[in-house]
Amino acid sequence: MRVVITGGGTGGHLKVADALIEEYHKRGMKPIFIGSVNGQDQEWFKDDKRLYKAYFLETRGVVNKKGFGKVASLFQIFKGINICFDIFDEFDVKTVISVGGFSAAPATFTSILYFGCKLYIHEQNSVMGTLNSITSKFAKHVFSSFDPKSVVKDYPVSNEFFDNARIRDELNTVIFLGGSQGATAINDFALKVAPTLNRLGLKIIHQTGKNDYDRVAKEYENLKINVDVFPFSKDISLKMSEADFAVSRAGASTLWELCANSLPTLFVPYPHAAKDHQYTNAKYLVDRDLAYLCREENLSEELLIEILKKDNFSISKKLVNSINCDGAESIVDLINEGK
Ligand SMILES: CC(=O)N[C@H]1[C@@H](OP(=O)(O)OP(=O)(O)OC[C@H]2O[C@@H](n3ccc(=O)[nH]c3=O)[C@H](O)[C@@H]2O)O[C@H](CO)[C@@H](O)[C@@H]1O
Repeated sequence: MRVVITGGGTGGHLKVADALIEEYHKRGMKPIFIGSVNGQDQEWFKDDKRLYKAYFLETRGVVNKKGFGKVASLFQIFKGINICFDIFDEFDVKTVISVGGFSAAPATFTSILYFGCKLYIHEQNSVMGTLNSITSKFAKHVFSSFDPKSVVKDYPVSNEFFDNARIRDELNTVIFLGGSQGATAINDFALKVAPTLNRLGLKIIHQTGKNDYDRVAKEYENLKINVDVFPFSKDISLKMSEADFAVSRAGASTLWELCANSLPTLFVPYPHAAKDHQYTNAKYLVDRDLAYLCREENLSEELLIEILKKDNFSISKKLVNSINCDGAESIVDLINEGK
């Protein structure tokens, strides 16, 4: 009997899948991963030894497509469901955990149609994604850190973010984070404020995303500012822990990792996220005095400097209690007990 973990597309979904795979690995269990050939799924899990098997199906997003594109994407989901039925038969799959995103569609629908199979969903964001809104009625549990009714509220954040956490009592380093794909608006803002931060003696760490790396690195060279600039890092928890303040997109995994790390943050939500969920993700923390929030069109150097002068020590201390480190463990406990 095998557990299937499905979903992906971008780092936010995949990081949750990774935390759950790691939890099963600790228990000596090897789940099956079902993702997509599109998006970042293969980069994350293609040769992962913690998995019994990994399948990458021809799935793509449906929601942002029109006309023929939509029909073609739906057709691929139907083909994927057929493949999943065979996988479920072969490995006696009774449990599916969906972390959402377009990659999750075939295995999630199969879990609903397949006799005796239980579906669990982890919804990362404060507003439910389209696939999860359709399938959540069939789920035994929907785990969400933003929903007070969720049976597990702690986001499944990797232990390294807790291990490298520290209370920030002085300001030496600012980190700019754009989420798994990077964010041009944050890159441009970092370049704009870099001369001032440099003059104030502050060190800069900057994750640009793959596509914008060359441009940003060259701009820093032109500015003659020595910055730790990189496209993507597997050791992002170490980079976070070096910093005393973050300016970041408000993707859910990054947001809870920053909380786990006790790092005070100014969130700049991605304005085109579905149903503006990055704004509401960050607002959840702002309403609890745990973070700052600014729309990208209102960002200014004055605002950042004003925020850097605030009592961020208190925020860092309060963040310690914003999340516990056993999110993945609690989810897997509950699933293993069949609850
Ligand atoms: C544009 C968009 O719609 N983005 C969505 C996507 O964001 P995105 O994929 O950017 O997701 P998140 O910011 O939630 O997570 C990014 C993950 O990549 C990791 N990382 C990032 C940079 C790096 O150098 N190294 C590294 O390991 C982070 O630690 C984090 O775990 O999924 C999230 C979770 O559903 C959503 O909340 C976001 O709104």
